[in-house]
Amino acid sequence: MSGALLEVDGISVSFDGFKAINNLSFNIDSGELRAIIGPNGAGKTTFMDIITGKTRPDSGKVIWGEENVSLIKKSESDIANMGIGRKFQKPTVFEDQTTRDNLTMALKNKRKPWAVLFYHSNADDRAKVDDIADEIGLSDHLDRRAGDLSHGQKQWLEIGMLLAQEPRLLLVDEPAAGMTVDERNHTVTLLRRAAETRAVVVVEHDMEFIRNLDCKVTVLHEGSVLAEGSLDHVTQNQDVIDVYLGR
Ligand SMILES: Nc1ncnc2c1ncn2[C@@H]1O[C@H](COP(=O)(O)OP(=O)(O)OP(=O)(O)O)[C@@H](O)[C@H]1O
Repeated sequence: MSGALLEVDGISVSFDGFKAINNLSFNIDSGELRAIIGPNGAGKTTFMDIITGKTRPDSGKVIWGEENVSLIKKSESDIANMGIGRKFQKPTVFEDQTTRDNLTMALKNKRKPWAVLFYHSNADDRAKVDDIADEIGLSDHLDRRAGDLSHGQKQWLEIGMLLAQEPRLLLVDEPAAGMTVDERNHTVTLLRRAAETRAVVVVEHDMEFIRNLDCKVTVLHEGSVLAEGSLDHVTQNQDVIDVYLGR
């Protein structure tokens, strides 16, 4: 038995003979906020693809939850249903729907097509949508068309749509990209708040953003963990310095 929410143990995956992930091990606890950094091609995206079932590793284990369920043979939708949500870099909200409708449609248990088709929101769901809107800072934008929101607001809305699914682990890919400084600061607050009740893993290149997240950092390089610890700890590590300077 392990105390971790997610345990990745010795995974490897090759593409045409190139080892994108090389004997990688990684644990995350319930309610932990973690940043993953690493140079281009370090394997960050592939790592998330493996956790979410998009890519199958050639070897190694991915173990989930208190029941220690293996995720290796699970489909992407099974893994999502088991409580792992993923936010891709580009926001994919329903532009013609309002913020409220986007959040309402995303609520847990509304996923089956017929449930959405015959769905009439009840007071309970409306309260949930209000809570999420408050959490992501869009309470004043609930009746706006999602397509009219700023880039940052769309990103928050999509995070809100993932929160509506009540994940136990949220994977977030480069949230700061394309955001203004104010939007980035709000995103930091939002992710830190989200991590109070679930685990959140953030892949990001922006070091100022990572510093503000103020959490444990895992540095990936050539598909393995190069260093782990506070941002100050890893940025003082000589191996990390060499990799970032391209030595
Ligand atoms: N489907 C694939 N086929 C072939 N090679 C791939 C595939 N997916 C990833 N790779 C290679 O695996 C390596 C790791 O890629 P990955 O996208 O995981 O890195 P990353 O750390 O996310 O990089 P970035 O910061 O640039 O997004 C890269 O060299 C990439 O070219």
